[in-house]
Amino acid sequence: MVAEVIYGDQLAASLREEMKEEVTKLKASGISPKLVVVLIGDDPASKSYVSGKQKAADFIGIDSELISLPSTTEEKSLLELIERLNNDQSVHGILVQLPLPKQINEQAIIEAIDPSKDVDGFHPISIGRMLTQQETFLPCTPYGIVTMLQSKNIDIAGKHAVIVGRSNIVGKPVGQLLLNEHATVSYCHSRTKDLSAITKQADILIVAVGREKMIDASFIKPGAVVIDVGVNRTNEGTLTGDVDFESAKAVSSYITPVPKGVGPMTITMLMKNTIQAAKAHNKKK
Ligand SMILES: Nc1nc(=O)c2c([nH]1)NC[C@@H]1CN(c3ccc(C(=O)N[C@@H](CCC(=O)O)C(=O)O)cc3)C=[N+]21
Repeated sequence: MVAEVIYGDQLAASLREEMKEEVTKLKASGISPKLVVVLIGDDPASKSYVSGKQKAADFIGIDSELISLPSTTEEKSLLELIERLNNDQSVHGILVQLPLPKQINEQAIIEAIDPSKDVDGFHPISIGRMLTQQETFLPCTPYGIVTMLQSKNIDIAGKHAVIVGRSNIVGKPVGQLLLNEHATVSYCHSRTKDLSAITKQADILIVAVGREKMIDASFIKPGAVVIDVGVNRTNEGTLTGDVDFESAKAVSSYITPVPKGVGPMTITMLMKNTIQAAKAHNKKK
């Protein structure tokens, strides 16, 4: 079997077209969605993701403001900035680019963001709402992954989804979202014994570890769906995933590439959440 490639960039482009139309209508009714992105320091990878977000926002017609602060910024001043943005009625979404420099407690920052503006879906209230299936902002990467599966009409209910990786921003929540879609979910991580014995049981295999080519055909059941969330920068400066694409493609039924896979969908779902935030904000008034 040779897999069909799920191109996240193509799906992202069509969703962005739809969102552009929606934002045009919202603006005509007096709602102008606005996202503020806070970037601390000058890590080149973070800068590149942030510019991707700005580009998507510009295309859709979402106002996006970038606040860049030096890497020496203290936690207190960042908390003050968040407080100001929480109170600014023109701002619908707030995203603080992670990771943060070591003098700043990441969890304290995430918890300072008003849950009604938490378009990353990282606040404990957002996570709790997701867990209990209440309306909330879904974390962008997991949301993008589920949207990619649905775009290909891939059944999730009753399927065995195996997640490799247990980060708070990808591994854990993507398992939860798939559980909400009635998958049977297993989590694997660095302490897992006999990893390939478990990944080989996966109907849907999600890999979010951050280790280049750690998964090849020998970890995959023939016909499985393989979603690669890895974002690894090679020595040559190119971007590569956690999955050995050519090897895995030869045995799977669907596979996502890196780049042009999950990454562009993450950004797209951030835009979707920002529009959702703007609509909810206006209902409240
Ligand atoms: N608060 C916060 N929210 C995030 O959502 C967040 C974050 N911090 N910190 C970093 C990670 C990483 N991330 C990516 C988004 C898009 C691509 C993406 O679009 N990648 C392109 C290629 C881009 C390139 O070549 O640099 C692709 O895969 O085709 C990748 C990675 C969001 N993150």
